Amino acid sequence: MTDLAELLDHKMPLAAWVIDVEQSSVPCYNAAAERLLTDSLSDIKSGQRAISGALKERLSFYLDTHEIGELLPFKWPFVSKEGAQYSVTGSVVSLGNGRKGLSVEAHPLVALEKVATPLAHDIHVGMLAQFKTLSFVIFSNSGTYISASDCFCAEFGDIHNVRDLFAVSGAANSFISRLTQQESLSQEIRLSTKKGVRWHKIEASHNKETDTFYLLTHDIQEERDHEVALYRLNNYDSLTHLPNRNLLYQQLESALVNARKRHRQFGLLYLDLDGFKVINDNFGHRVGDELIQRVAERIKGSIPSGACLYRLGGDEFVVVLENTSTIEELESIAQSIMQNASNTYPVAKMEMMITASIGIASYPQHADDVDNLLKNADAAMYRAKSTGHNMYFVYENRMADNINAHLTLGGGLRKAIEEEQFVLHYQPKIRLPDEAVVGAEALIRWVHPELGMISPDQFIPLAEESGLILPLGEWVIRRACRQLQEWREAGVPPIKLSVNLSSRQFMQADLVDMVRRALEETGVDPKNFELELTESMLMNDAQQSIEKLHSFRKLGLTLSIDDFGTGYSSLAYLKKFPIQTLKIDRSFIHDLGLDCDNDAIVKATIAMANSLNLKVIAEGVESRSQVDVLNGYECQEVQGYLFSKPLCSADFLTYMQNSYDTA
Ligand SMILES: Nc1nc2c(ncn2[C@@H]2O[C@@H]3COP(=O)(O)O[C@H]4[C@@H](O)[C@H](n5cnc6c(=O)[nH]c(N)nc65)O[C@@H]4COP(=O)(O)O[C@H]3[C@H]2O)c(=O)[nH]1
Repeated sequence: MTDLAELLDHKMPLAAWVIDVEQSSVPCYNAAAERLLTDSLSDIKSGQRAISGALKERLSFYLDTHEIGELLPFKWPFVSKEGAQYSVTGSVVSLGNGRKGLSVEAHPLVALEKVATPLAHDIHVGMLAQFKTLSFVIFSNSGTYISASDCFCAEFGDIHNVRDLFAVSGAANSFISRLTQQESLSQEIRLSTKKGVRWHKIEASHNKETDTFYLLTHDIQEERDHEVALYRLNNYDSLTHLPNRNLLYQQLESALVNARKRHRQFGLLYLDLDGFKVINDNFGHRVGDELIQRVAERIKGSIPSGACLYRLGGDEFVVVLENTSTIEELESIAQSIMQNASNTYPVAKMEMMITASIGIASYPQHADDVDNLLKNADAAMYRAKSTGHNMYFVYENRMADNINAHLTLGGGLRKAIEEEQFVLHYQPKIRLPDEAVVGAEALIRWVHPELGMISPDQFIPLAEESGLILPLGEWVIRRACRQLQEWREAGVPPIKLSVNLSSRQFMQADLVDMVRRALEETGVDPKNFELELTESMLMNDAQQSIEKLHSFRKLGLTLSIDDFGTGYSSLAYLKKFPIQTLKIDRSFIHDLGLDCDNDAIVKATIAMANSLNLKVIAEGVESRSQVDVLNGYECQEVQGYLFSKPLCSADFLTYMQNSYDTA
């Protein structure tokens, strides 16, 4: 058997055979073809492979109309007995003595199949050259070109030395030296073709007698491109092009192995953007997507070069820091991310702002496996989010309990809204100096079937994040209006009832209409209804806020700024907003009268608010001495445990009735 025959036999990936149409025989075929031919293309007749009469008739037509060397103008599909798919090509060849035959090749459609069984037929170089789509080259032991198939020349051009084939010269040398030591070699490698550098599968064999090399090449660039595309699809986020959760797990697993082996630490930051859902809901997904891209770039620019940023989906990101050893380093990176991320983003012709909440966990202090590290960093992030956004927290054990509670509450919140598991409690507002009850604040509570009464601090942030605050907020407004109606029907003198709005609710497009409908349906006089907003809500988009506040004012209700002193605290700026009341945050009231800075702040705030014609109410009043100080500063109203905790509807009615009796 010649080396070429052996090469064709063992290494040629294609099934190839020649048909002598006139004789109805298949005089030449390789092992791969033999397996296919057994199925259907031909039968053994008198020890010879033969084609059927019908096939002979069809092929004769093509032989008559095509010249030697011409490829048939079509390919035909072929499925083997095992279900392997092939695309079959044919070209007209000379069988000598002026006779024409067909050279046929079956190209596997899925993957290159290794030929297993050896072939007993001799195949000659001249015959091999007939296979029009077979790319092969023969070269000497020094690498000098000897001969090649047409297909090879068409693909690679003039090659004088086999080394010219290889895209990387080092790869050529190592390939040749390996081939001289081994008899045959199979490798996937990049070759320089006329179309540029492309991935190929090469099969080579070394004839030790003649010291020549045979090389079959098969272009697998398309398969490689598909593999790469598939890899990117599975492992990268298409919006930000950042690696995704799959790669995160892979890196964390390998970081863990390295850290264990070298007794090192590594850390991760779990980031979640604050209020991103609000932006998505209000400005649409296109704006949301653009913002996510800008934020991802910003975060990437804020982390050290060895760190890696992943997008988990939505507005969640993770940074893995393998070369960071201390918690302090992790904290300083979290700080720099927060600082950079919170600068404005020019998105869709707007200046957008967004902040991030970050949780930090480190191996081995906080967990010694990937799942728990991620879970604990997430718990710390949740803590940052529920504490007040734009913060970072380092994981502590007790956070795990909180996150469990968070998940349980989250799952139940939707159901709770459907089943109306909520009640409003009412905390009286007291006028100074006569201490008459002039109003109340409605405060929501969740009466959980298993956990009992849950305070709003525990579920309002969750409702905000999930968007459930919209139906919940509407329920509060409607319930508060109905309550005012019930008190009126019970003969209680009119008081002003206020409800809290959340920032997401404030951005709700039809909020003004919803409030108007609730007031109309219950017949509540708008002047007895008040909305409590926070400064940060108004500052998010000042112009839009001003318009919305004016719409509320047109309805006739009053507007109050809650938690005053904890946000921007710019009275001059607040003048732009049509508000009537300022509520001083209870953190300023707590140590009032104890001769601290807060006294001066509260006094100045009340004086300035009075000069701007704004009513001032102090919340969190717990002692008589605080009332005395506030009275001295001419504060108009107070609210706090000194007078009453928030009460259920029935208790509030009794409280009111008692207050009239004692007046
Ligand atoms: N230490 C102390 N605390 C006092 C005193 N007087 C009143 N408080 C508490 O201070 C909170 C006042 O409400 P807030 O600042 O608007 O803060 C509220 C408000 O931001 C939010 N919230 C409550 N109900 C609603 C609601 O219906 N919608 C929205 N969006 N948020 C609500 O939850 C927060 C917490 O509400 P609560 O737990 O009911 O807590 C209430 C009240 O119980 C006092 O003398 N000392």
